[in-house]
Amino acid sequence: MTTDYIPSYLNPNDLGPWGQYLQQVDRVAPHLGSLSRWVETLKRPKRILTVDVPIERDDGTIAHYEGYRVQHNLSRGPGKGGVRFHQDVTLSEVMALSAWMSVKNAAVNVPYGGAKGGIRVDPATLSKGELQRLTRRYTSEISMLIGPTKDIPAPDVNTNEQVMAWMMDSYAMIEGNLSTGVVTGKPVSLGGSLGRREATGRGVFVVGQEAAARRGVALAGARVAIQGFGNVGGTAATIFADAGAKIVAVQDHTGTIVRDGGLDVAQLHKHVAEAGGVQGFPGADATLDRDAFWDIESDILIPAALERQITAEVAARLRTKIILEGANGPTTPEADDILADKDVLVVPDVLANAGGVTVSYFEWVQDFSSFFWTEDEINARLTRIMQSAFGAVWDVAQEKKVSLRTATFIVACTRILQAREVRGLYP
Ligand SMILES: NC(=O)C1=CN([C@@H]2O[C@H](COP(=O)(O)OP(=O)(O)OC[C@H]3O[C@@H](n4cnc5c(N)ncnc54)[C@H](O)[C@@H]3O)[C@@H](O)[C@H]2O)C=CC1
Ligand SMILES: O=C(O)CCC(=O)C(=O)O
Repeated sequence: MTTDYIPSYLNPNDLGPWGQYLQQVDRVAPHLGSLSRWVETLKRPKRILTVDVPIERDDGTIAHYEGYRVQHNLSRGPGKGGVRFHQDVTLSEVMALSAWMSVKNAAVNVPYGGAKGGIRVDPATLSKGELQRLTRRYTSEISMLIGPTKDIPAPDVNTNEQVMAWMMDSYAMIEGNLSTGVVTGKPVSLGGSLGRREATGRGVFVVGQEAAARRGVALAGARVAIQGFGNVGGTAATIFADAGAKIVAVQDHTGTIVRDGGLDVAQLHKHVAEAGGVQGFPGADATLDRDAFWDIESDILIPAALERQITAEVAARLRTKIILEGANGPTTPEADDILADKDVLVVPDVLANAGGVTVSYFEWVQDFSSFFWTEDEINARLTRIMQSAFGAVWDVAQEKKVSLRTATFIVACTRILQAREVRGLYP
């Protein structure tokens, strides 16, 4: 049984990304058999913390930012999920991102629940010193929730290895010991894992290979369009180009560039490092209006930026065969239906971008054992896990005649709710 429970702290007229997640849960509920009596668990985050994060700016003024950490579900293990710094972060968004982490972690069967954090801030407006003070104050404000066996943050949009190092250090100062396992995505010099930086993009590529093989698309010469050229999109571009694909279009927050014969990805990385974005790349044929990105014909489209980019209107226009969701939540449920009608194969976020958290899991295991693996070992294990998760989801999708998204939710929510059921409720 599901209910229409709306938390009192959200706007009932616009639930935002959380509403998108709830619609996805509604689609899986009929497939959960006797576990469906627990489905309400998935619709209520276990724990939400909103914090005020004050910092002293370089000019001596005091600025306040709103921060969150949401633990959606802890049935299968400690919370796990990244921290986002972005001017559009909202509680609804962090709730949805935490729930997608629960589903993702269960889909690839790593022993974690789902959590996510964020601060509503445009980090481009802060100096490096201000960013460090913001990160440290935020870590202090959420320190009662996090810990190596409680909840383990990691990078997400606009956070990186340096931010993770500051988080780890702040937590170590509070705890009085070196707790490398409190965050993942750390620098390798501080207990980070080889391969974590590239892991999400690499995982997108692995599921891309699987999807392309099933759709009869050859990767050599395939036309690939990518939205977002950061950690996920930038790495995916490199790996797809190395496999012979043509990266025909890239869009980021600065602009949209195209080259029909394929962009030189290595040169584009250099340009982005210097210019801060793809706009102005001399190796492009043309620069397009933002909205024209969706009209570019491709074999594979990789949204790797933010949520709710592929709306119903965009889905109707798209000319592609396969969508690999590097970003979290890029496709609305209405768009999902249109894409299904158009026979576009969508590999959902909770599967396609699970490579990052999978190598975060490897990092956490390595930190606990203080024994570090080679990059080849890490990439081989990552590939095995992603291939096996894709195969299991594919089989469920075929058997139940549902989308890969619903199939992933079936696999994952079954694992979450089985754990919930067997643990029981009463103290
Ligand atoms: N970093 C990770 O390991 C993981 C990230 N993700 C998801 O992947 C997505 C991207 O994350 P990262 O690459 O880590 O972030 P990032 O901060 O490294 O890069 C974000 C990219 O998105 C672009 N972007 C921002 N706003 C845009 C807009 N309005 N239109 C077009 N492009 C825009 C930026 O210019 C940048 O290229 C997010 O949805 C994130 O949640 C998912 C799994 C793991
Ligand atoms: O590496 C992790 O722990 C989580 C990464 C993340 O935030 C995500 O998969 O969306």
